[in-house]
Amino acid sequence: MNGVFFVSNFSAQHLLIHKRLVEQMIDLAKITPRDTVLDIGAGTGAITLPLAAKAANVLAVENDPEYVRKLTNKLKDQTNIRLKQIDFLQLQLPKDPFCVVANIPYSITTPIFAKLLGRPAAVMLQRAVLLIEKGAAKRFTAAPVTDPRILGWRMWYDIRLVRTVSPNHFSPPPRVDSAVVTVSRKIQPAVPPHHHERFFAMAAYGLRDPRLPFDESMAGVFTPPQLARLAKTLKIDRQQSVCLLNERQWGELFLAMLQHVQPHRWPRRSMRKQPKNGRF
Ligand SMILES: C[S@@+](CC[C@H](N)C(=O)[O-])C[C@H]1O[C@@H](n2cnc3c(N)ncnc32)[C@H](O)[C@@H]1O
Repeated sequence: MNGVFFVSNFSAQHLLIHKRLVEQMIDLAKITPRDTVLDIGAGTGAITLPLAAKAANVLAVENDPEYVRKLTNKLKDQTNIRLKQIDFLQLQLPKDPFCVVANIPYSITTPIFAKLLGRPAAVMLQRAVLLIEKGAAKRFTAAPVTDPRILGWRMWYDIRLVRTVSPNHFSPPPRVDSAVVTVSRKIQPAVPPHHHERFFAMAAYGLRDPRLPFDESMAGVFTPPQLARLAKTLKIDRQQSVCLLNERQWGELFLAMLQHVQPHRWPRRSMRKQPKNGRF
């Protein structure tokens, strides 16, 4: 390993030591003096302090008391940074629109995304630039989308993998490659945000086996003539795997369900795994 000491660090305290990367992340987030910005896992302030120079307000969240103590000392002359010692997953998010720029704790990547992107009608996230594990970045941006939760995020947010970041940008270096991802709220989503729960229920049902042909996957919701008409409207082959639908096609399918299918046939969100044959 060329003498580099790689650390698997349980609380994910891999601090950023590359100033240029911090600047690049803040530039990508297009932070303006009107923005409220969250730094999730502020550590010793590698992102917090440069962010405060661009934003109206920064809310820095950190759960390690030792880092909070160190950062509090650094923030003495800062008037636009609020530092909160709390587990981010317990934080009440701002009610007004906000952005995020952060090098997040990788161990809670999916819960962080779910908190930020999973309730688009209630959570006013506008843009985020996040440093995350490269494997997660690839999963969240992959096509086709086979995971209903990721599809749910991508109906309301564009998620892009911008660049890979090698372990030597951190101290101590993590074992894995990282990536910068940008997240931006869609201006004209295919489905209004207040339908998120209902959309997710349909996506979870439709993607219970992502390789199923479109026809078979949706047979519990639409009648055969409706499926034939939908395949024409969506310009798809009825035999193609349902996971090949793009976000726009999923949106059209959902709106068609609201308009033409009796509510008792709409899939319900279930905590139990859907049965293999998809009937419910
Ligand atoms: C990858 S480090 C980033 C630190 C700093 N932002 C930087 O870039 O140098 C992640 C930080 O998140 C903190 N952290 C871990 N779990 C957390 C949680 N549940 N809530 C808030 N902070 C957390 C860790 O203590 C650590 O400081």
